[in-house]
Amino acid sequence: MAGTVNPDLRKERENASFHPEKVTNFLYGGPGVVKRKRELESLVLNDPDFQSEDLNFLSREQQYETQMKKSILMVTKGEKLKITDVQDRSFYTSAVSGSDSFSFGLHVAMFLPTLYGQATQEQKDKWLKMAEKYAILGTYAQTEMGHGTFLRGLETTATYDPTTQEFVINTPTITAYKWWPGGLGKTSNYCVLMAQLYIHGKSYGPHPFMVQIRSLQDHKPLPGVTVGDIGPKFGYGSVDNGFLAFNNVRIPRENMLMKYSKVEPDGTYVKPPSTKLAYGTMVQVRANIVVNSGRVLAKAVTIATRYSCVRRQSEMKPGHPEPQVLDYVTQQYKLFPYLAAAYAFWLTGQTMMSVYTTSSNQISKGDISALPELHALSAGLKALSSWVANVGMEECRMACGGHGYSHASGLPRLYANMTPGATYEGENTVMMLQTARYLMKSYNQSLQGEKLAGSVAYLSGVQPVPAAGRTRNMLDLGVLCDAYRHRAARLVHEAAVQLRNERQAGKDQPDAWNAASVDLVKAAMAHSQYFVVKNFAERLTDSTLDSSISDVLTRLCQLHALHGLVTNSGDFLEDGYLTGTDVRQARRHINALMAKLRPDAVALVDAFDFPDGILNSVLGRYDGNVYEHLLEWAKASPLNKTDVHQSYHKYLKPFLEDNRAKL
Ligand SMILES: CCCCCCCCCCCCCCCCCC(=O)SCCNC(=O)CCNC(=O)[C@H](O)C(C)(C)COP(=O)(O)OP(=O)(O)OC[C@H]1O[C@@H](n2cnc3c(N)ncnc32)[C@H](O)[C@@H]1OP(=O)(O)O
Ligand SMILES: Cc1cc2nc3c(=O)[nH]c(=O)nc-3n(C[C@H](O)[C@H](O)[C@H](O)COP(=O)(O)OP(=O)(O)OC[C@H]3O[C@@H](n4cnc5c(N)ncnc54)[C@H](O)[C@@H]3O)c2cc1C
Repeated sequence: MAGTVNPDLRKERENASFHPEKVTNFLYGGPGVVKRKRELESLVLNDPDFQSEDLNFLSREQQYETQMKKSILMVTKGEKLKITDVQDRSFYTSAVSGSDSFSFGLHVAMFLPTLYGQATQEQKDKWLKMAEKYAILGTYAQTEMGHGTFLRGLETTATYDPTTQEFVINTPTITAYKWWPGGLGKTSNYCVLMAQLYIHGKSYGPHPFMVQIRSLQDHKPLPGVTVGDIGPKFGYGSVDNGFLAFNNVRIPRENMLMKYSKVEPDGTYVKPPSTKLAYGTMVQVRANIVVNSGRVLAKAVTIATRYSCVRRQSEMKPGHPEPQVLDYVTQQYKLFPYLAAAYAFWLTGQTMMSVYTTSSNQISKGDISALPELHALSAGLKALSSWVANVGMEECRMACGGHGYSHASGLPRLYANMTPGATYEGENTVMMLQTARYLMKSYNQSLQGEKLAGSVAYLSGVQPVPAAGRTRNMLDLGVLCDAYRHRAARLVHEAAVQLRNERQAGKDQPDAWNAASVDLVKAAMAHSQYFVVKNFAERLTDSTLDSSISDVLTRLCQLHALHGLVTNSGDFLEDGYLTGTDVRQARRHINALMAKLRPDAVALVDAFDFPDGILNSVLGRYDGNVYEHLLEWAKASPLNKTDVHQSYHKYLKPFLEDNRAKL
């Protein structure tokens, strides 16, 4: 990060009220972690072997090949350097992949976790070492052309044949083709396959099976297996999302992952403690998506904030120099709420992961009581965080004006690769409805006098609406948390009342659910937002926080809560909990907070500590030397390899000559 720094950015850093290093330590969990993170990043960023041409200039095939080469280097070098710790691996991996996925992303994110979570000890002994050492490569093949959301509707069949003690795998229809799994098209030779289990003609629902799909000798599809790439997508150009079909492919009985459900040799089915344990890997990835949403939003605001300090445009005062665009309050209003949201979701991601770790330890010891809460929380937070990240990234891109549209900004690629987070691993509306289902259940339990715990504990006690005319300090985080809590509890109550009314009007439960579903999603959203605001406020009570950083983080937390409140002011007003005066006060506080945050904006994004090599953005460079590097970047475009493109000779020249001849 050395070299001449753009004077505007230098001044921003000199004028900050705190040292970003302190916030970096807070965000990553201490100076030791930050030091290790930087060591691992520089191992990658200073290694010439990892340098490659900008993926934006490459065809899909070239992107696939480039990432494959890098991914293999990453694995082999990582082994040599003994990078085994989970956190170390994640720092190292993100330094290699930047805004893209690495070629074995699904192998690491879903195939291995499914083996850890769903395989018996014998099955782990058989496959785990090979998978961990990348001697086999796998993916998670669940979604089909016809069904992604509705898992019980999957059509791929695994029919048990007791005479040979095998499962026979079939793809009975076109819509049963597996469709989408990452790394399936060209890379994987194994997959965890989710298929409907049939024994003696009876269906037992979707179960996971370990299936080899390609030869370990020549990588050709095995007999009965049809596999390929699904073609170009909105993003993830380097990833071979694939299709897969089976025609009477036989696998041994032992290939069903049998930690929870079992099929005995004679075909006896042994039920799991909960059928939803087979969905465990998805819960883990949803928790990861919360972390990732905070991280990608942090990248986008880093780019847009730094660039907004370098970019000067228009005249604010006649005859004065053009201001930095970040001095326009409207620009601050575009970026600062997402800066605050990036911090909010960064911290939510940490809490989500710690809830996940505690609950999954409990579950793996046989206590599945934490499963419903874990599912509901991860589903809601996955949906909320990926939605906010989507909107925020696009806002950041537009806030960069024309240059935001160029791949040089790094923003289109970041967006294209992150936006499916709202779809994969559970489409967001569907996920919110899962959270709503848990909220309705919990609410009904509380009506019956049960004491609720965990994220829904607040539904137990009805919070009274404060007396009319009472003035409140809308900067008080306690007041803000109470307002969010009241709104969430009211919306849960109203959705429950609507459901009841629909039932009383004669609808059956599914129709009543469908009729109330807009309100149900709203309730789940309010519940998840309350969790995020409360979590942020709680993290600030850490007594070890230095006052210079607790001041600035408190401003961010206030801004996050107030911005959500003003954007959803209808809800808070309908609630009766807040008054029009409160909302007006909130709006004024937002302006004042933005003015206070303005001098700290660059330090706050610097604190995310993304090196240039990971940010991959000309606009977001640490040194702010945007313009010279924009020109350099454009010159590297393949269209600039020659002064006159070959299409001139083939098409343009005769066309122009013809036109001129006609004059
Ligand atoms: C080194 C590091 C590298 C790593 C990098 C990390 C970076 C992070 C980013 C990660 C990127 C990774 C790439 C991921 C790529 C995408 C992969 C996929 O999409 S894969 C494909 C992903 N595909 C999807 O996500 C599909 C989405 N669809 C589904 O999950 C389900 O079909 C469903 C939930 C919608 C319905 O299921 P259905 O069976 O019809 O169930 P009902 O509705 O009838 O409810 C019945 C009861 O079950 C309950 N329950 C339900 N689920 C769970 C659960 N998990 N648990 C517990 N409970 C659960 C439910 O609450 C209810 O309870 P109750 O009220 O009765 O008490
Ligand atoms: C980049 C990417 C990578 C992926 N990787 C993998 C992978 O590795 N492995 C894998 O198995 N899959 C993968 N998927 C598939 C992904 O998990 C599914 O696309 C996702 O679960 C959504 O399912 P769907 O496509 O069937 O959407 P649909 O369910 O068809 O959604 C269409 C619309 O219907 C609505 N809808 C559906 N059901 C309901 C309901 N019950 N109530 C209200 N509204 C509803 C949704 O809200 C949505 O608006 C990937 C997808 C993408 C885009």
